[in-house]
Amino acid sequence: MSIGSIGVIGAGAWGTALAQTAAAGGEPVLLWAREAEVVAAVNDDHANPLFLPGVPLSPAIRATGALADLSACDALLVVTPAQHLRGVLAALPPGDAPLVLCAKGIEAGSGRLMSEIAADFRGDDAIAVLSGPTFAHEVGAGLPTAVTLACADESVGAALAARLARPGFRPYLSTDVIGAEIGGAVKNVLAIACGVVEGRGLGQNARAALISRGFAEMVRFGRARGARTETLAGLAGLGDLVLTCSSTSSRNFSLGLGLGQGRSAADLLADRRTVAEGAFTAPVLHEAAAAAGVDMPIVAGVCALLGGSAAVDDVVEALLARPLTYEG
Ligand SMILES: NC(=O)C1=CN([C@@H]2O[C@H](COP(=O)(O)OP(=O)(O)OC[C@H]3O[C@@H](n4cnc5c(N)ncnc54)[C@H](O)[C@@H]3O)[C@@H](O)[C@H]2O)C=CC1
Ligand SMILES: O=C(CO)COP(=O)(O)O
Repeated sequence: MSIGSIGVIGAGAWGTALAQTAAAGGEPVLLWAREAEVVAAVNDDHANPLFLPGVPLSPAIRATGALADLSACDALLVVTPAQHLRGVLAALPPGDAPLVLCAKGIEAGSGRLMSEIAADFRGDDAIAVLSGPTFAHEVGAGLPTAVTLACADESVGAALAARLARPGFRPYLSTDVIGAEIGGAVKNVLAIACGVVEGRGLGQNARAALISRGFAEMVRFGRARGARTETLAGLAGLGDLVLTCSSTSSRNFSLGLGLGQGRSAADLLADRRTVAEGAFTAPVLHEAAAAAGVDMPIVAGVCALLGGSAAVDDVVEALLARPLTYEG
């Protein structure tokens, strides 16, 4: 199987950076943007100042506002925020091009992972997940980046990896679709927690403890949903956790920073154009964990902070006062 033309659905920071990567060899890429001003800026100025400022885009990227235009593409990278995935897939004309799911989140209400939503529109062998430590502005600038590319069908996964790989963009293959997406969804919530630690001035020991114990929560939840530990310990889990738990370039970390400084979630989330997925994922992850009998105290703490039902110091005190136990 060989994949030529690529369509990208969603022209936020990440969709635009992925379009830029896919077009790096001069191959045409069609980018669907929801905003007419983004379509115009990409086509007229080869730029997306709204979502990925400062990155001159390849002229091989053409933008469209019509999802139907993507019908002829060999593969579609789906890069809308998680809560909009279902709506966008439902609006796509029917087809069998593989879907590469790039959003990091869990659907509110249904508790479904992205691949579980996509299963309503494609067979398992045409669903892939691309995830890992990937700040869009760094990928847009061509800085070295590695990702997990997971697909149950190894030949489809290999064809996608061959098409998307660049000297500075290195996909590692996996067949663990669920593991790749749980890593990305859970790390966003943990990045909020690490931002709180920073904002409240709790120190670097606390942040390292939170990354380790947060990773333990990710593994417990992932295994309950059928993920492999090795996937969660890889780029899509631990790799992305380390990235977003240590940088204000992360929107989720920055949201936590504000919470730690005493601002309310409502204030911090008001009028945002960009997405902090962890804020949507936290409550649904908390519910899903409870339903599966998985203990996720850090995730529960983030939920309480986002919902305004607890203060930072109370959440920290409660986490530290948990009964002493074995690490493993
Ligand atoms: N920005 C990054 O560095 C990375 C982002 N991601 C993930 O990619 C996904 C997209 O994030 P970004 O590109 O950063 O978004 P963004 O925050 O840059 O932009 C928001 C996006 O949401 C879209 N949007 C808003 N309302 C919508 C609706 N009703 N229907 C469809 N789309 C709508 C906008 O058109 C825009 O594309 C998220 O799940 C994020 O976690 C993954 C890796 C890196
Ligand atoms: O997922 C990301 C990097 O891998 C981007 O993180 P934020 O959404 O927190 O900015």
